[in-house]
Amino acid sequence: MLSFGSFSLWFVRRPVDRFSLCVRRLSLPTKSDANEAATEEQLLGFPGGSVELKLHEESDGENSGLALITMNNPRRRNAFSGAMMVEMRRAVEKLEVWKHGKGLILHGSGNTFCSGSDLNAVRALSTTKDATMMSLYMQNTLARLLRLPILSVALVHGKALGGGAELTTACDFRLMSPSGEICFVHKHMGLVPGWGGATHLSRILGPCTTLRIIAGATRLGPIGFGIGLGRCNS
Ligand SMILES: CCCC(=O)SCCNC(=O)CCNC(=O)[C@H](O)C(C)(C)COP(=O)(O)OP(=O)(O)OC[C@H]1O[C@@H](n2cnc3c(N)ncnc32)[C@H](O)[C@@H]1OP(=O)(O)O
Repeated sequence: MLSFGSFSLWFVRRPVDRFSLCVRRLSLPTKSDANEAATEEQLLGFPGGSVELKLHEESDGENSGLALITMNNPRRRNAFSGAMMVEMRRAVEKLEVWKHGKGLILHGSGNTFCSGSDLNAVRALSTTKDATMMSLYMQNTLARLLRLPILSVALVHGKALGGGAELTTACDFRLMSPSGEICFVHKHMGLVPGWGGATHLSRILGPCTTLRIIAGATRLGPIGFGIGLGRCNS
């Protein structure tokens, strides 16, 4: 595991649009809230693993203001179960209102960042309606992760595949260990990125490089990282 100390310098508070967050939280329940609740109920039918959020409060010393999200499903290489999707949303919601937040590190337990969506859940949610609801739910979560008023880093230790690759694009920075690899493997399954990763990647690398990487399911290891997606730390 890479040390957190060297990251702490990066975390300077970003201007916060807390007003819009408050407006959203004060508004009355809408039809889309009801849809979200139904989606979560359905996703919770696919248990396994966990997403753990640890907050270092201001009095915690040198890591204060730093949050750590651990994707934890090592038996399945940190594949995202439905329950983990809901837990990730809860973690993002907590970070949206965390007053002392400065920075966030997203990482996976064991030797994998994240192997994407749990393929058992993907198979079970394969009707157009179910797949759309799962994709929209995760698009919303990843967009909100990216918009957090704190700086975020994806620590890519091991593979980040499919939805895992998409998750790395929802952070402000990507830092890769020598074993790291990011690959949008979706095309092998006849899919396009469903969690918003193509949009986020295009923002980072531009549309042409993004198309090349996604259409080619290109493996991006530390050596090929010079394209501007992130940095490698040995
Ligand atoms: C919009 C979202 C789109 C998506 O994310 S679709 C998912 C895309 N991801 C993939 O296709 C990754 C599939 N997995 C792999 O390629 C490999 O398992 C991987 C991550 C390179 C690891 O390889 P190894 O270290 O050799 O481990 P392994 O293959 O023996 O796997 C260990 C156990 O983990 C399981 N696993 C890995 N990735 C999974 C996944 N995404 N969903 C569900 N189960 C998954 C795998 O089946 C195996 O289970 P078991 O031990 O045989 O019971």
